[in-house]
Amino acid sequence: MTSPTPVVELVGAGFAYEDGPAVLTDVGFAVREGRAVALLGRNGGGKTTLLRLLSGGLRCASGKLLLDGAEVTYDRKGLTRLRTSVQLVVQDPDDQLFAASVAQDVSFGPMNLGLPEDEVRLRVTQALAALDITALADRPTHLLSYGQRKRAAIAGAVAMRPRILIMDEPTAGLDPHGQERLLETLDGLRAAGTTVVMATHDVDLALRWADEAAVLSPAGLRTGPVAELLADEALLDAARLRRPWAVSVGRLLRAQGLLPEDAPGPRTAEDLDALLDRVG
Ligand SMILES: Nc1ncnc2c1ncn2[C@@H]1O[C@H](COP(=O)(O)OP(=O)(O)OP(=O)(O)O)[C@@H](O)[C@H]1O
Repeated sequence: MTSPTPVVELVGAGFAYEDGPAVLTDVGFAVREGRAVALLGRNGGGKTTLLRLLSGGLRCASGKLLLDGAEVTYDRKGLTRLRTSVQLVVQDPDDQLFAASVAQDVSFGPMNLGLPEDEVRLRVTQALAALDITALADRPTHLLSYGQRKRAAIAGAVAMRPRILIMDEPTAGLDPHGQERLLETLDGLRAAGTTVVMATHDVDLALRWADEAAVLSPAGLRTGPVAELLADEALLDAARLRRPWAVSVGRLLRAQGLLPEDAPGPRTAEDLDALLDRVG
């Protein structure tokens, strides 16, 4: 059973960069165990800022961050506790990778936790396998392709065995095959119990992959079932998001009487195929 207490939660969170305007005001955002959450919103809307607040890289100017219901303290002990539960993979892998080889980079977090050498080695082996980059273990990170660097950066977070893996636009810059491979990897991590939060501009991907959406617009953050939020035209407009193709197709099918008014629409191409097979 999933715990009713969120693993991490921002309560009434506000934030502004130095001398800048407010980026986030009175934001509430709860991440519960087992979910796949897509964070969407316009450029400059505050997605990265929100993810950094959630993972402790930035500190709320107002409001608070809770971990398992208790307020996070930003001292060494509090941040270590947070980071063993919540890991952020930043958008640009070059901001995250710095060690000479992939394996060294991936081992950095677990080593910093002071884990025994055997445990570090095991975690690195498993993280490299989960990201399908075992063959790259000894490669210098600067010689990797962009997609490989992305996977190496994610492996570094996975090696920390977080309960919540947060990723900032993980599919940006990946080719379609790379995107599919990443989604398969995320399926594997989720099956093993990891909660995943992903910022993305890709509404089709969000509808297909997530079960919950969090949409940032000038009116604030709205959270809810992904299919409901991404069919809300006013919200899509406010957040400058396009309507997912599957939502348009669902409407068309309803208008043609091929789908009952109250039936859920397709979310993926496979859903659509199955639906069309059924209606003959
Ligand atoms: N380090 C910083 N110093 C000052 N302002 C910043 C900094 N980082 C972001 N901002 C500003 O904060 C606002 C929110 O930026 P943020 O990166 O959180 O948005 P985003 O939704 O992730 O955008 P994008 O979709 O373009 O990645 C923007 O106006 C941005 O210019």
